[in-house]
Amino acid sequence: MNEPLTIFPNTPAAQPPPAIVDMIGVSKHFGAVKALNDATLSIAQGRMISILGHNGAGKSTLIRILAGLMKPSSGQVSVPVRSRDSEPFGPRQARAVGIRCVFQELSLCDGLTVYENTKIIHPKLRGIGWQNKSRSLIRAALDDIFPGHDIDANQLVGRLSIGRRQMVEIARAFTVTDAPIRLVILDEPTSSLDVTAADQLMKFTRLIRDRGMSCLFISHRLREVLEYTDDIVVMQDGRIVDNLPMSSAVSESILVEKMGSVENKIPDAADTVASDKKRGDRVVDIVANGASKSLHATKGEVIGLAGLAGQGQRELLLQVLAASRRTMPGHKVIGRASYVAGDRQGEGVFPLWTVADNLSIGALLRVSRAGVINLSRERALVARWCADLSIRTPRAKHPIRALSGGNQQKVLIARALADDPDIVLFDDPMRGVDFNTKAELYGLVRRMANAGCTFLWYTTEIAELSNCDRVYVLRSGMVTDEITRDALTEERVISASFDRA
Ligand SMILES: Nc1ncnc2c1ncn2[C@@H]1O[C@H](COP(=O)(O)OP(=O)(O)OP(=O)(O)O)[C@@H](O)[C@H]1O
Repeated sequence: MNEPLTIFPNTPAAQPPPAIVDMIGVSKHFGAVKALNDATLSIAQGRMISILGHNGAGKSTLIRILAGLMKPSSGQVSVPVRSRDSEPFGPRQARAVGIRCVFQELSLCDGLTVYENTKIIHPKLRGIGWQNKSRSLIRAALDDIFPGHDIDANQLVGRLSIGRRQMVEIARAFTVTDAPIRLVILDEPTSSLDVTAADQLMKFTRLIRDRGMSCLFISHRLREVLEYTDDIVVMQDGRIVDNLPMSSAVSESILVEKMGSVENKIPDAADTVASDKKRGDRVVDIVANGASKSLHATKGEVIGLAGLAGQGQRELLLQVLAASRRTMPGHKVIGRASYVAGDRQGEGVFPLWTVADNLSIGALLRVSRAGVINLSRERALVARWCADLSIRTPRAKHPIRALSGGNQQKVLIARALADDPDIVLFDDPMRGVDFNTKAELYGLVRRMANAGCTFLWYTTEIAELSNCDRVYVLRSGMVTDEITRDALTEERVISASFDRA
């Protein structure tokens, strides 16, 4: 580990160190929407804090205010570590205090390299040789956090997979030139990371916590929350409803209950078990290629695609999509396929459109006659899917950009399912989707599969594979293992991902 990560002013041992940032009675309104309501929170030094809550609970709003990027409508934010500073709290002061933020919607510039993107957040990095300094900074941070990564600092960010982009963005937040780091805020940092990278990151956060830095993170993965955090802040409908220290008494079910408000519809185990009755012919058949095993899926099967991120899973899904529309050698795909993108900003949402337009575009033929959209049918379709997937939107014609990240993702899933496809191609679609809705979606997938729909489902969350009938593990674009549901273990997936099978 490189030493520059721990640049802290020394505090006398006798006194407890001052809080990094305090928020008192903070509210934020967007028109009639109360995104944050009377929130009070103090972030102490050397703590790992997680923020939990359903989609739209106000988590991103809270962290934007803590990072000085959004002005509260009322209430106060102060930084006791710089109590003599008279400047009002904003992005400049947040940076000077040492607050860094990594958002759900990644902010790297596609047209710049990894090291150029690093330079952007370090204005002091200039003059002769800035390129080399910037390369060294980002390489060191990547090596510290994700040892064994294969990211080249000279690569164009636009050429990196979403998982690698997320790694770069996280590593960049931990690079230091002038300002110290006291608090790193991570909004769903593991949502696009494979199991290895997610594990490396969580272990790294523990390490920096031990060195006095704080980390605040949002996650819908309760397992990592329980394993790695000191304090758990629970939000509901814009309010902080609980702030509890981690203890052995805190369990997954307690947290689910505390997040409350959304009815907990976790499907029965029986619901998630495949019904063999509807099983039929092969609808996807990809013949073996080189050392790769062949891949197939029958009608009504839920097939998982696993492996480290960027091992050809996305490409495979896109090949199946292409083969459902035209003849492709080595590929047989029977039926209409629809695709749910994992990179929702890059290839998912139409940002200037409304929620309704983003959703119904997937099922235009269903809601139109003779080329004319029947508006009442469209309204009914949108209302049905918003209710089924608990999409929180003030109205159907609301701009999609004003929805929370998880709710935007649910619109994309609804778009793909609304057209009643024969084959659904999931490219890690649960990114940002809250715990309750995920459980509802797992049940929906199984019901659709039992009715004959086939799923090819790439996921970076190993626990999610238990919803699948069979799992293919991919490495370097090749299928390295095929695992049936009853033989599925995390060890076997990891082993096949690393060529240790
Ligand atoms: N710029 C905006 N304009 C209008 N409404 C907004 C805006 N940003 C957020 N909201 C609304 O504020 C509420 C809280 O959103 P926020 O993004 O903070 O939720 P979240 O808890 O982070 O959700 P998720 O888990 O889905 O990311 C939501 O109802 C959202 O639609």
